[in-house]
Amino acid sequence: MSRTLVLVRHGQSEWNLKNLFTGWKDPGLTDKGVEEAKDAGRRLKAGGFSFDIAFTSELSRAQRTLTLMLEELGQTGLETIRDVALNERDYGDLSGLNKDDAREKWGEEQVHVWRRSYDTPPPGGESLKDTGARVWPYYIHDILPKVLAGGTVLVAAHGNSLRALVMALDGLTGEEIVGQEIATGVPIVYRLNADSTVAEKQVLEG
Ligand SMILES: O=C(O)[C@@H](CO)OP(=O)(O)O
Repeated sequence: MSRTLVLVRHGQSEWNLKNLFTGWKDPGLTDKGVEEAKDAGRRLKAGGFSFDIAFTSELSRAQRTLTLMLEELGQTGLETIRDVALNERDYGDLSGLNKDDAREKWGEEQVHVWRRSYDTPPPGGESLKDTGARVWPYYIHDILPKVLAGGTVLVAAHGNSLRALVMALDGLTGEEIVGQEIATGVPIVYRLNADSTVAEKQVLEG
């Protein structure tokens, strides 16, 4: 019984590099992002991982990251399910703006609250709570059953959709999640108990 869930945030995107709020916009990976994705795949391969199914978002940076990981793993034909539920948090009116320009306009603290707080949405966008309200049910109904059936499941998604998932899996509070960052291309491995609680968590850092 593997009951293993592996979460990977996409590699660096063009807009990560340009320091722009991205959300549901769809930039591709940078060369560095491609390398991060391949590296994540190599690390998983070195760890002996072989996946039964993969899940990703409707955004190309996560899909490409998944493809590159699967190439490294020798699993290019793996069954993959794409769903909008795993998309990045919608950044609303901030999408496409430069993060430093936003700090100048609205102040450091306000921008930090929009970026990292649990329940304050950016103007016209989703809070982490809103994001969790679509990520968590999707996890429960679509991803978790594959894990509990004994599978090894790979999820390639985004900084904030994964923060929402990690918050629930790790049992973090709205205050604790503020300090939680998800690094690009670093696999987070959860082994689950039969009752779906977390038995073990391991971060595969380089
Ligand atoms: O711009 C975004 O969509 C996200 C992830 O890159 O940024 P932040 O770090 O502000 O959550």
